[in-house]
Amino acid sequence: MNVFWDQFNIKQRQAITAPLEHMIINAAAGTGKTSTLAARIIYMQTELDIAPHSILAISFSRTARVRLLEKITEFCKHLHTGSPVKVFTFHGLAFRIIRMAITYGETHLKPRFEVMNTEAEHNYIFASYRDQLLEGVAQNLDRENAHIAFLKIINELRQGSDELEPIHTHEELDPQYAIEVDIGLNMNVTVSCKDVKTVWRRYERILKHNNATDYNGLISEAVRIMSISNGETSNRVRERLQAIVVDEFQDTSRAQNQLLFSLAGSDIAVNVVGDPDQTIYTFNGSSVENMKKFGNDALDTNINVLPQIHMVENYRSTSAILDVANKVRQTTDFDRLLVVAKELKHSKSFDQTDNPVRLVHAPRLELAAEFVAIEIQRLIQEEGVKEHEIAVLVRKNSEYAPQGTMVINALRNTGLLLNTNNDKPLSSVKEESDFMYHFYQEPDTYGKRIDEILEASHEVTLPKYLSIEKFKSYLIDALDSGSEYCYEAAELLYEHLTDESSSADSSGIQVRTVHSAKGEEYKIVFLMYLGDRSFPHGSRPDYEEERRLLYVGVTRAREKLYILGRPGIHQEDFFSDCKTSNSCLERYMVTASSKSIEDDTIVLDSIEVSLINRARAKHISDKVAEREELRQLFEDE
Ligand SMILES: Nc1ncnc2c1ncn2[C@@H]1O[C@H](COP(=O)(O)OP(=O)(O)OP(=O)(O)O)[C@@H](O)[C@H]1O
Repeated sequence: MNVFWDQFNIKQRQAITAPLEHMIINAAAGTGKTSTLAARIIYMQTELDIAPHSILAISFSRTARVRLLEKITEFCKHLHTGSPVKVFTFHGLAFRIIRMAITYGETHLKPRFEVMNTEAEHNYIFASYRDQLLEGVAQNLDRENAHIAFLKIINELRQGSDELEPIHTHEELDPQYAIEVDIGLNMNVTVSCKDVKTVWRRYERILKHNNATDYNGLISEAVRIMSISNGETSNRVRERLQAIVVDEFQDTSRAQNQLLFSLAGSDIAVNVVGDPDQTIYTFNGSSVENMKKFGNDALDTNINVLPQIHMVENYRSTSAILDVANKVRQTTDFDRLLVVAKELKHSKSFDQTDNPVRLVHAPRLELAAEFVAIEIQRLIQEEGVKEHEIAVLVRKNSEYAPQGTMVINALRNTGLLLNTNNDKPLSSVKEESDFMYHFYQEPDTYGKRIDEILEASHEVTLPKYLSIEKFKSYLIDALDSGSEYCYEAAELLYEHLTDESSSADSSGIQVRTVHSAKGEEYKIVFLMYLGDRSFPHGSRPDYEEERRLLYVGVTRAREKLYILGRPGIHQEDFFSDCKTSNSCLERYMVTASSKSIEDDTIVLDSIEVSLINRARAKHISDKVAEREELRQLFEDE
């Protein structure tokens, strides 16, 4: 047993073996937050005698949930003791609380209530109500803009922010102020709180009429339910609970933080771990204030707050990668630099001194994508790297910023094995999941055991697109992930349907956004596309958030990091910011499709300024190479 704890460093051990009190671990990227949290959960069970069902873990996304459970399971196997615990996302937890409150008559929502997750769903339901919602308010605004503005304000007020505590219902809003909100496309509009109050009241009424809530409304309603004094739901939820642990705490909103402490009440210990430098969802309400105010928020409870624990020893990346991370990291109130952990072990073939971070200046996105494809091919063929060890992380993949799509297309041309969401027939998967979600929630099935349904699966009427085999495989998956009853499967599926990060499947080359790669690590990372409007993204970027996103991207790499882009001119120059003494600058200006003489001339011109180009396309026309040799000959003379 002792040997097991010995694998952790002093700070990690301090966190793992702390007494059962409130604790905040403020730890930088790759310092072992997930491992420490998993070990802490096992320690609570084995040394502090806390039953697994008395520990509740909360993680930020479904992927993070899977990672935490994997780590716990790995440690349990190693120790031959301890068990996995329930891990929820905040929204999944709120969903469960509301479900319970329905049983006790402590919410206006009824069984099978709808949660509007997407903007499309939202617009669909509200299109017919818009006039009613906006009647007589903000007459100076176009109706479409007014609609966006009011809903955005209501959302932001419920989430809370660094400056403002959450406001959960229209009744709490003071009508004497005005609020300014950014509604996109460089437009800010100001509306009076009196109007917000009116629209919000109508909005609540419409939702109630439809037996629906929206995504953030889930949290607000759960906070309200947990605050009912001596409420049956809160008593039931807190029953037997002794500890709540939270991963990725830096990305919780003020409202989620409120839910956390209302859940904890006065005598349940809260242990949180987070990295303020990785706060990347402020647009969605995450507030780093939660980390700063942890001690304060815990003051009203009967439990002591332990001194904050800091971790900076990084077990993931090489010093060259950490140099870049430390350079791009902005100074926050939590000042610290990442250091390489002494015990860091890399693969046998890896030589640290020979592996600087490669900054590849590709003037256009297409060139960057081409470089990535060619270099990946080389890594696999010449260095024996496996496809699943490589990730291409893009800032954005949309119609206007098709960074992922370009890389995927370039990679497809090489015939390499890919792992992207785009590779899955998303619509049919969504259709099936939606069916299962509603099936689990049917009044007749909701309280039933999944294994009973499995046995009688031939009796279930299925839609055309879902075969009996597939239906059974959904049920088996639900059983495998720890659900016993249909309502538990519904909760898990709900998290799955609302999770924007991609699946935890780790085969093939990963092409994903930096946001969705949070918490993950890869041997080799290509990060792109740095440059004006691209990364930092948009015409009026939130530079601090973008910089944190860059930091998250950089710190996903273990052994090799390629950063692709071009120097910024009109915006902060993230590309040049990545230069360190341990990074090498290259230019990639050769396109493999440059075949005509005219193009060759352009290519030659670019080679003139090219510094290194190790990954040059094999199929660049021989003519270009010949002419380059000739030109160099002349130069030498
Ligand atoms: N004491 C340790 N000794 C050796 N390896 C460790 C130790 N602690 C953590 N690691 C390894 O370091 C890597 C990073 O750990 P982990 O993913 O838990 O970090 P993290 O702090 O959650 O990272 P991030 O915030 O960047 O997602 C993992 O590969 C993990 O196995």
